[in-house]
Formats: sequence, structure tokens, C-alpha cells
Amino acid sequence: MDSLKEDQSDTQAIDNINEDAQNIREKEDTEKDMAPPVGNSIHRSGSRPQLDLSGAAIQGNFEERDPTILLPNQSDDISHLALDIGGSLIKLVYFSRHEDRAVNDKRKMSTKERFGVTNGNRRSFPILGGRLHFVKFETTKINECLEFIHSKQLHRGDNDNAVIKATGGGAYKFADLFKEKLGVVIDKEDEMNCLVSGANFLLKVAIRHEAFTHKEGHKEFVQIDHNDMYPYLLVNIGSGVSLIKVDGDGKFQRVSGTNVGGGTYWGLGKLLTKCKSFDELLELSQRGDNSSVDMLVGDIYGGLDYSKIGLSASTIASSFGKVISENKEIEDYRPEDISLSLLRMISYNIGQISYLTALQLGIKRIFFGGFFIRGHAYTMDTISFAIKFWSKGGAEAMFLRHEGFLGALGAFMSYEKHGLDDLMVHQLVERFPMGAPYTGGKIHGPPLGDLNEKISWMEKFVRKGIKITAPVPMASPRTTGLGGFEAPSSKGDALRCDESNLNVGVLHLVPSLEVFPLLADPKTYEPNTIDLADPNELEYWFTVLSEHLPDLVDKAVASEGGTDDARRRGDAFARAFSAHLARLMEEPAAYGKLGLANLLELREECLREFNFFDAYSTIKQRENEASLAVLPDLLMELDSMSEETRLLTLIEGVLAANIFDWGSRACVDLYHKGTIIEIYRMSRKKMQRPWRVDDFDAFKERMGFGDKKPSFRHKRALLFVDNSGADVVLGMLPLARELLRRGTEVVLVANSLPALNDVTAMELPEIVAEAAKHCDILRRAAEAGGLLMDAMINTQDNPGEKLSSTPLMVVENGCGSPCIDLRQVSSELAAVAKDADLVILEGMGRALHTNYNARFRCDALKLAMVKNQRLAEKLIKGNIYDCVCRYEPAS
Ligand SMILES: Nc1ncnc2c1ncn2[C@@H]1O[C@H](COP(=O)(O)OP(=O)(O)OP(=O)(O)O)[C@@H](O)[C@H]1O
Ligand SMILES: CC(C)(CO)[C@@H](O)C(=O)NCCC(=O)O
Ligand SMILES: [Mn+2]
Repeated sequence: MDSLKEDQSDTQAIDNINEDAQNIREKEDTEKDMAPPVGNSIHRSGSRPQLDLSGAAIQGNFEERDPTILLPNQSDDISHLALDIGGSLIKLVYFSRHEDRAVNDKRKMSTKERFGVTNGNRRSFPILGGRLHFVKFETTKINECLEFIHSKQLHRGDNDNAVIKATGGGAYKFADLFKEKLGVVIDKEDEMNCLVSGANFLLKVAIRHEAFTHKEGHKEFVQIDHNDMYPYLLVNIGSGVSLIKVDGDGKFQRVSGTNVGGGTYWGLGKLLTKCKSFDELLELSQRGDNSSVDMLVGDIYGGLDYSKIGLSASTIASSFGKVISENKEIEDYRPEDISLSLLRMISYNIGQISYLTALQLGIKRIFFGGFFIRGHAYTMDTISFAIKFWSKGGAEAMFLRHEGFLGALGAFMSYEKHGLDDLMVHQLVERFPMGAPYTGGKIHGPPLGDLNEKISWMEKFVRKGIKITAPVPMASPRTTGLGGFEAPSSKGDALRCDESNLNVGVLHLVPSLEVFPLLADPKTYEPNTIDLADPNELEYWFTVLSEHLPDLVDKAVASEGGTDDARRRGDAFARAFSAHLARLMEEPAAYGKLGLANLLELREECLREFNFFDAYSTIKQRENEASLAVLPDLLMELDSMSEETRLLTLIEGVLAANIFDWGSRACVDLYHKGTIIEIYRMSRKKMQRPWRVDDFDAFKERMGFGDKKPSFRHKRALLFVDNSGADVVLGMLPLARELLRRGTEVVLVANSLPALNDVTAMELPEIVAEAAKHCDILRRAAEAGGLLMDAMINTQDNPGEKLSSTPLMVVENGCGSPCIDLRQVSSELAAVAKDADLVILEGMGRALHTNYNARFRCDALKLAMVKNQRLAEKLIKGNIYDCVCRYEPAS
């Protein structure tokens, strides 16, 4: 920092920071008792590095609208930083690593030994889990950027080699400055090359949908066929515009360019409107009426259309043309109108040039990047319209969610040794940071911020009576016939404050996630059964989630002892989640294509964001105990039956016990009406075949009870379990026991992180151990599977003993949501799946909301009780509490 402090021109900025740091420190003194509890340390989302908040500072005044938060001493274990220093903006992409936490999980040791799950087939420089962050600064404020890099120590990589990759003109222009201030050498990468490799990376890796079209205010995600991506035209609208024909990885040519670009809009706009910021200019345009400055066809034709050549009266004939006939000064025009006219003129022009270039080269796909677009609906619609209009529908404009970060991403990819180039799509999980983004603040650094910071921001805005909803982009413009636009119908005057915090999440990299190997066709696999594209559906689920919120907050707060701190975090969580819901209600595609699974996952992530790691812990424990107490009786009853009757009773039992689901409103109401065991009994009594979906006979036959009685047993079954308590103890465990008895190995697959009252992989061994006390089959299997610790020590001495019984194992699924996306499972699960020939998915989240239509390469059984009337109607044309027993032989 010393070299920075010496710079006299910067002392003012530093004084401000210090002053505000003082403010914050004073504030912090009163809030010291609110240190966040130490969190869960399982991998994936739970393993956040702790943030160093010392000296956290808000730049500028507290009352200011867009204060900037700086966390000067935060230093993640940074691996890499890459920069794109353009004419207008500096873009940073940096990677922060997760610590490789040694989780004291004995269960894991045993499965790892058993299946030899190692990093063996990976590169010798294993990437640990981590996150990719996206940050930007104005190029004129390069000192802020240097300060940011320094404060986070982003320039200190793994091996002290102080070289950072940079692209854009600034990599040349500012190389000396970087050397002088940070002591780093800039390794220059070609700008066009970086743009292309960034775009190719995004299009191939496509997180939660990267590319989309934008027509008349409507965003639609585009599925990119990786085998049919090229050629495409990449139009990067930065200060100036580059048009690049891309034919493959590293194969491209800059075919055209135009100097009328983002810099032109911002430059002219600044001159003509006296706006102080780009956002202000863009925001003005939303209230503009271009017809006061633009000369329309109607102005020339006396109010008439020029229909012979297809031009309506409202079509713009000449941008700014009206000004010539009027004797007015600049002050006589509304800045709003000027901004809109300029924006339209430049967007349309770029659209038209892009079309002409594509036409000349015979290209149909055109992708737009660069920060001029800024996720702005009007800009995108104008470009789309121009292309569609001139190509007569033959070509289409597509936009990228990481629009402005293509070059920086490309520079980042150019590091040879981080191994990110062979990242697979399923290893990147996108997360949307909560809290601070809603405040309108520009966040430099991981928007995540500190927990206390986040909460007090929320509270501050509530105190000031400011509605906290994530701002939405303005509505679409109404198109008027051929080639023309009317003024956009603005929805409000708030522009999304910082799109990079909302529309682009932090990418969490979890190299241990893999595609579930038993999926019949991973390419066509779609986890979400219900696509929330239907607005009625969306509204219904939003209502369900909103209504459930107060109860969830109560549970979460209670799970943390009901302290004041927990209450405060609970309120902030509720606000943040509501804000997300509001945002998604306005724009369902804001974070990529939206399915119910994403929505439910967002809720769990949001809870974790506010340090609630297991909201249902008390309930789970209570239900486990109550169920374990009656398990011996149930097992006795089962043992008295014939094998055939027992199989039916077991499946009935799974379905009946699936009634315990704290995510279902109807069920929660039900729980007030009796004890767990009473409800379980009632539910069992009601089990009557045929179920609404009933493939039991086919399953039974497969299990060897049919007329043909083939003597068949599965080698290994994967049981994806759902809830704690009766569901797992009285439903799934007895079924597992039956399979074990038949000589089928059983792997219980459970969540890595808590979600609702779902049982986790960490909790299962203890439950199995308790159950094993009453059951020899379970005990021996658990011993053989290394689940009972004493037994494991024995088997290590005497390895031969391992084979003495069919093993029962537990593996984590790699996820922390009530649903499961089988493209992203733990490597542990992927490894055990290789020898499995039966998959049993249980519960609404995993068997219905997701995977109801999933096809497997082995036999699959989907078991669930439908605890939601609407889902019952929609999915199985039935009613709440109907049951699904769907059996599909290997496909
Ligand atoms: N906060 C902002 N400040 C300034 N310009 C912005 C801002 N947000 C969006 N823009 C727009 O984005 C443009 C810059 O986009 P981008 O960062 O892609 O280009 P650049 O790399 O700076 O320029 P070039 O590639 O031509 O050197 C600006 O000219 C302006 O039109
Ligand atoms: C000069 C660059 C490449 C710098 O990023 C960009 O601003 C640009 O493509 N300008 C357009 C220049 C032209 O081709 O007319
Ligand atoms: Mn650029």
C-alpha cells in the first residue's frame, strides 16, 4: 500500500476512506456482540472463507444513494486475477479458492477406501473448490482499481510470480503504472483473442443459461448446441465496436468495426445532458420521448405513412433531424428525450451494421457483448429489432449474461496452469449473493460482504422506508411498424443499480461435482419437471413460498436458540429472500431459466447466506427419536409376513412415511393434529392400491415375485433418501434392510448440506447405528459398509471380514437443496453409481419436482406422496396425498 499512499493525487480519496472507516468502526463498536456463528464446513456452498472485515469502509456518505463498500483487508486465498482494461471500463475476473477443509467424516474415509475415490484422473495441479468473481471499475478511476487489487492482495498469486494477465488497450497504456504501484508485470494478451476465448468459454460452459434473445421486452434463453456453434459473429460493444467472425477455438478474424459505440453514447450524452454518470444517462432515457428531437416520417409526410416503401408515420426518418427546423437551444430540450434518441440511434446503427456484416459473411448467429448493453431492455430490443427487420427474420441477435466480461474471462483463461480450461459445465454452480445488491450500492469485491454488514444495510433501508426490491429493468419499447420505435413505456424510474451483482452471480467452482453416470442421456436431461414459464404456475409457487416464509423464519431463529442476533438475521433473510422473489416475479429469467428446483435451492442458499445452517435441526432430532422408538415393533411386524406381502408393505411404508415434509403447508397443518406416530399410522391405514401412479406389479415381478419368477437380484441399489424422522427411519431403512437381506448392496444417498427437514449424509450414520441396535441385518451390513466405527477398526485389522456381509453405505449427493440436479453430484456418488443397477428416488423434491421424467440406464423406482394439490393435479391428474410408485426398467 505504501507505493499507493505516496501518490499525491490519491490522498483525497484515501482521506475519504479513512474518514468513513472511522464511521464504520464507531458503528462496529456497538455491534461487536453480533459475531456470526461458525458455520458448517461441508464443501460446496457451506465452505465460505471467512471474510476479514477489519477496516471495512463505506466510501462516501452514509446518506448517499450509491455508497461503495470496501473490505480493505479481505484476502481470500487468491489464485488468479485477470484484467481487461478498456477505453471506458476496467474489468476484473478473479478466482478465490476454498480452503480444503479436512472434514472429520469417518463415513467418507470408508467409502473413499472402498471405491478408491481419488483425484487420480485429474491434472497434477488440482484445483480446489473456489469462486470466480466479476468486478468492474471506470478506467478513469484506475487508482481505485489498484487499491482494490492491493487491498485484497489479488496480485499475489500462488507462487509469488508477480505477473498478471491483462488485455485491452490499458494493458499497454498502464503497464508501467502497475509495475510502479503494485510491483507486478502485466502479461499482455491480445484483446480479440481474449474476447473470443471468453465468449467460447461462456457458450460452451453455459452456467444457468448464458445466451438469450431479447424481443419486445421478453427474454428467452437459448440452448447452444456445442457441436453446431460456429461460425458466429461476435459484436463487442465497448467504447468502440469490434465485429469478429468466430470459426472455432482460437479461430477468428476481426471482420469489421465501428467507432460509433458505447463511448459515443456516453460521450455525446454527457455533453448534451450534463449527466454525471452512465447510469444516470441510461435512466434518463427511460422517461424520454424521442419524437421531440427525431424527425419522423410523419413529420416529412404531413402526418402520413409512406406506405409504398413500408414506412409508418412514426418511423424515425432522421435521428435528431427535428432539431434543425426548430429555433431552440440545447436547454430547450429535455435531457430525457436526448438520451433516448441517442441510445436508439446508436443501438439501431450497431444492429444494422451487424446485420450487414453477417449477411456479407453468410452468418446467422450474432452474439452481442460489451458493457454498452448493460442488460438494458431497450438497447437489446432495439438491436434485436434492427437485425430481425433487416434480415426479414433470417438472423437473430443473442445476448450474453456476462456481456462485459468476455475479454477479462478470456485473459483469465489464458493462464495455462490453473486447469480451468477443462472445467466442465456441472462443476460451476452459480450463486446469487444476497443483501447488499439491493441497496443500490456499488460493491467492489465479492458482493457477499460480511454478514453484519448485510443485515445492517437491510435494516437501514427499512428504517428509511425504502422498499427493498431488487430493481427491474424497464419495460420493453413498443415497436411501431417497420423500422421505427416509440418511446419505451417505463415501469418506474429506477434502473437496475448494478447488473453485475444481480444478473451475474458468483460462479462457485466445485471440481468434485460430476454428472451422474447412470443418466440415460445427460444431454437431454432436464431436472425441472415444472418449468415456471407459465405465469400462473409462477405466481402459485411464489405465493406458496411467501406464505411459508414466516414459519421458516421462526424455525430458523429457533434453531439458533432464538437469540436477538438470530432474530435479526432471520428478518434480514426474510427481506432478502422476498426481494429475490419480487425480482423473479418481475423477471423470471433474471438469473437464467427458472424451474421450481432453482427456486427451492435459492431459498436454502439464502438461509445459508445469513448463517442459518440447519433451520430444522430440532424438529429433525425429535422426529428421529420418536421414529427410532417404534422401529423395532415395525421390523417385527414385517418379519412375520411372507416375502411377497412384505415387499408391498415396505413400499406402502415408504409412501406413507413420506407424509412428513416440512416444506408442505398442508402437512405442517396436519402435524398439529397428532403425534408423529399417530400421523404415520393414519397415513399407513390410508394406503390403498391402486395408487395414482402404480407400477408396483412390474416392480414386484422384477424383484422375482411374478408368475415367471426369474431368480434375479440387483447387485447394488442407490436409495436417494428424503426426510428425517419417520420418512427415513420407518420408510427407507426397512426397504434398505429388505434389499440387504436379498443380497443387494445398499447405498443410502443423502444431502451434503441441510435443506428443510431432509436428512443429511452426516446425520445418517448415527441414525443407522441406532437402528442397528435393534436389527442384526442392519448391524452386519453397516459394519461391512464401514458405518459402524468399532467394526471398521476390526475390519482394518482383518480385511477378509469386510466381505462377510452385504454392505450398507452412506454417500453424500453433493447438494444442499430439497431437489437434485443429477448433472451435479458428488464424485463419491458418481463412483458408487458405476456398479449400481437400481436407483430408488424418494420424495417430492427428488422424484417429482426433479427427475420425474429422468431416464436411467438401470432400473429406477420413483416413490413419493404428493403433498400439494396443484402438483397432484398437474403432474398425475390426481389429488393431494395421492401416491406415485413409478417403476421404469433400464432404458
Ligand atoms: N458505469 C459505467 N461507466 C461508464 N460506461 C459504462 C458504464 N456502464 C456501461 N457503460 C458503457 O459501456 C461502455 C464500455 O464498455 P466496455 O467495458 O465493454 O468497453 P471498453 O473495454 O471500456 O472499451 P474498448 O473495448 O473499446 O476499449 C461505455 O462506453 C459505456 O457506453
Ligand atoms: C479499438 C478497440 C478495439 C479497443 O477495444 C475498440 O474500441 C474498437 O473496436 N473500436 C472501433 C474501431 C473501428 O474499427 O472503427
Ligand atoms: Mn474492451
